[in-house]
Amino acid sequence: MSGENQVKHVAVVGGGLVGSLNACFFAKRKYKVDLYEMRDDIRTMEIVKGRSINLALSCRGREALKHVGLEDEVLKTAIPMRARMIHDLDGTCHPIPYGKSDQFINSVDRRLLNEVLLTAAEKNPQVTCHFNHKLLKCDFNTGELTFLTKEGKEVKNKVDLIVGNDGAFSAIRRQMMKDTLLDYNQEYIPHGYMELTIPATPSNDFAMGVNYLHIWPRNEFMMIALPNLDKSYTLTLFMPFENFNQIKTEDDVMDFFRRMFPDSIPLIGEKFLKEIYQSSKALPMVSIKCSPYHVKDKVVIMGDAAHAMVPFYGQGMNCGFEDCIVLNDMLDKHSDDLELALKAYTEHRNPDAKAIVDLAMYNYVEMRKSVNSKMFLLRKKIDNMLHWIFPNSWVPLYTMVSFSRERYHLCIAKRQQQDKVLSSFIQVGVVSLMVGGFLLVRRLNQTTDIVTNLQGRIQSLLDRLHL
Ligand SMILES: Cc1cc2nc3c(=O)[nH]c(=O)nc-3n(C[C@H](O)[C@H](O)[C@H](O)COP(=O)(O)OP(=O)(O)OC[C@H]3O[C@@H](n4cnc5c(N)ncnc54)[C@H](O)[C@@H]3O)c2cc1C
Ligand SMILES: Cc1cnn(-c2ccc(OCc3ccccc3)c(C(=O)O)c2)c1-c1ccc(Cl)c(F)c1
Repeated sequence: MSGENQVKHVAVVGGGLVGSLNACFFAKRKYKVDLYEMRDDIRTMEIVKGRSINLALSCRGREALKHVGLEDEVLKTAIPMRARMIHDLDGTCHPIPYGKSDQFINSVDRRLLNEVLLTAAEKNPQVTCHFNHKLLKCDFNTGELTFLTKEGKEVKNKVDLIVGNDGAFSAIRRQMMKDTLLDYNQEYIPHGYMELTIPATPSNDFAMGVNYLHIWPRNEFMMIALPNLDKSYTLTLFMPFENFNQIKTEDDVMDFFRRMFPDSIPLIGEKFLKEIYQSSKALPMVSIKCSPYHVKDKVVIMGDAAHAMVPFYGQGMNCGFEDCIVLNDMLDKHSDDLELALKAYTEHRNPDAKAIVDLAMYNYVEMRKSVNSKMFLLRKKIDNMLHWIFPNSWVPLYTMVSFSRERYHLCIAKRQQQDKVLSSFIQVGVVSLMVGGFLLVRRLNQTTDIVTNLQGRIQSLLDRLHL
């Protein structure tokens, strides 16, 4: 514990993506940092199970990495995805650019990213990493934490600030639910996800176009592929658990993929597809919103611990990384007065985090309800065309979310404003067409009257001339 002007002591609980980055942020503020992770040091582990192999890193996450001088290092091992590649049922592929040449998302290896962040945190003399330390409980008044080690020992520590970066099933958030007035909402969706792999070709090349986010939109079923450095792709299949459960045999797997994703079969390889599908398990996806994120001047939760979201916008990590920027800004603004900074953090971040959690769920519903490849293409082409015609007044929602640091809740507000303008524009257009049509018909009628009148006059002239 420290006095007013002494070095503040923070415990970051959770050495995943957000916790390891947060440790770098606090180290940059010259805090004493204890980073606690319940798993073993992933840098020493053979494989790290149960995590998406790669992720899409976009603007918000890059800005956070830049703040601690890690953006270039991470981008060195990232693969830019400059467009979506939409796969039709007949195997035809359609690229749709994300925008201008500097607007692309990045496929990054989750484990590599976590390792870079842990190594960067550990390099700071004021940071100590404690692996195999599982948080059991913490005291929100005294700042005391109790951990269980691999050897079954209980270890305690007392700090000025407890930061909960312990993920969607956070122990710290669970305790906040017990000990404080935490509003909490959680929703599991009926879909699960399973990761498969498209290996590199025998000539050790990518089996598909490399700088793309490959998407197979099939309404209820969706599949995506992000490229890896070893020239493989990580495929993520999103499907209702009830469908996963109906696919029991190798023949079931092949029938399903022949019906839904025929072009992917030669890429994955029939033998590999059968093996990996049978050995993999579909995992759940949960959406979590809560408020507030803090307790007095003692505790704050960030990342998935505060706002887990379904992965249909590719923003969970980007949002958690941006959390680190926002808290850092609030500590700057309030000169490290923890009580003021934490309160300001919740007030600023809560509406934005809830907005992106809702947006991700909206995408899930939207894509599942009405988006096959034709519809996906159409919507994106309309988006890009309107943006080309009205570059400053029509910005696609995906562009605002992925290629700007516009506050998430303002992205929605701006989109709603755009929709209003567009729908009134369409209404005006429709009305103009109707009025135009009416005037045209009236003009035609008038012309018809004139012609009829003329015909009458000519006929009477002819009569007089007895012709
Ligand atoms: C299929 C899928 C695809 C995704 N794709 C993307 C994407 O493309 N782009 C994107 O931005 N996001 C994506 N995400 C979301 C992203 O994975 C998460 O938002 C991100 O990992 C959250 O990081 P975190 O550090 O908050 O939590 P986590 O990554 O879950 O880390 C929490 C850490 O805390 C540790 N821990 C837990 N409990 C304790 C305890 N009691 N004591 C000590 N340590 C503890 C855990 O071991 C873990 O290391 C995806 C998620 C999924 C599931
Ligand atoms: C990992 C990652 C990074 N970004 N995105 C993403 C998300 C949504 C998108 O469009 C929404 C939309 C398209 C068509 C109609 C409505 C909404 C786009 C896009 O515009 O390319 C890209 C994903 C992703 C994650 C899961 C699935 Cl299932 C998926 F398809 C993509």
